[in-house]
Amino acid sequence: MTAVSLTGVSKIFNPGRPDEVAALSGIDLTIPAGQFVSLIGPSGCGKSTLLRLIADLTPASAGTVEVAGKPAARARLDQEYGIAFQQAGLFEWRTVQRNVELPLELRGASRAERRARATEMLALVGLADFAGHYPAQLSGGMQQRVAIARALAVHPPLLLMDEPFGALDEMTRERLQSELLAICAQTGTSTVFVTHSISEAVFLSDRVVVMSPRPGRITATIDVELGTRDDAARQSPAYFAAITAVRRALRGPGPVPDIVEAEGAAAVAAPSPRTSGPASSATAAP
Ligand SMILES: Nc1ncnc2c1ncn2[C@@H]1O[C@H](COP(=O)(O)OP(=O)(O)OP(=O)(O)O)[C@@H](O)[C@H]1O
Repeated sequence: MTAVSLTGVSKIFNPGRPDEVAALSGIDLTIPAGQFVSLIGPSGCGKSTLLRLIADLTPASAGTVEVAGKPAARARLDQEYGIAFQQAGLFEWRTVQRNVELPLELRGASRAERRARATEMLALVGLADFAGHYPAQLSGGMQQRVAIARALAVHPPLLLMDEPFGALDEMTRERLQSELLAICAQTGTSTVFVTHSISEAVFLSDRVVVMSPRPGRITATIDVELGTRDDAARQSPAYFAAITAVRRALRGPGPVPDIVEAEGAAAVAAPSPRTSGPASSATAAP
């Protein structure tokens, strides 16, 4: 089963106008069900645009976008995915519980079903005791967990996340990364995750997709094999080798993009560019 399939996808904003922007070009990407894939690339390379195309929030200029084997527009109507952005985007006047219930309301679920599902999701993200709180009473990390619970409330097979932990401190971010992996493993959810952080991409992903500066193209895909993704994995040679592989793929032949470098990664002996190490196998696009 394929979670996401993009074929020959391009995106041009404002075509034919003086402010025309070629954001994406020739994107081919297939994500099998259950995979965790990160998109990484320099600022403005089209990562968010790619996510929005998958979510059918903006149309492709060329090519096809399928989610769960359906055209993206059909998949959106069928709520085949949940989405979480950098800002949690919670409704301040709704309790945590009622924020999580929202997508179920939109789906016309009964009150009892909404309540049961929201309770289940809040337990999953460790916020069962905060169901009656309002967003302003929660920390940033807790708000982001509510957003994840809301995104998962309809049990979507796919989760789309755009820098969801970007505004959080490092400790909270690492904790939520581990929680997210546990949730995805428990629910079998496929994930497409946009990030600027090489270390975050490597820790979370089965596959890191590296993009070129605008118009964004896929220049390399790096398979990451870390085994159990726990604290020890963050110290493993495999982790650092994968970080090095991603960083080298990002640098490519051009100037170094503004990407968050992983702490300590620079100290690791680097394998030759875009080669397979014990932790990763990198495939450079033609
Ligand atoms: N609605 C829009 N109208 C016109 N241009 C747009 C629109 N949305 C995005 N763009 C342009 O498309 C390009 C890609 O933007 P996008 O936000 O996808 O990049 P990104 O890789 O997510 O950037 P960042 O890492 O800085 O968040 C940029 O040049 C941006 O200015």
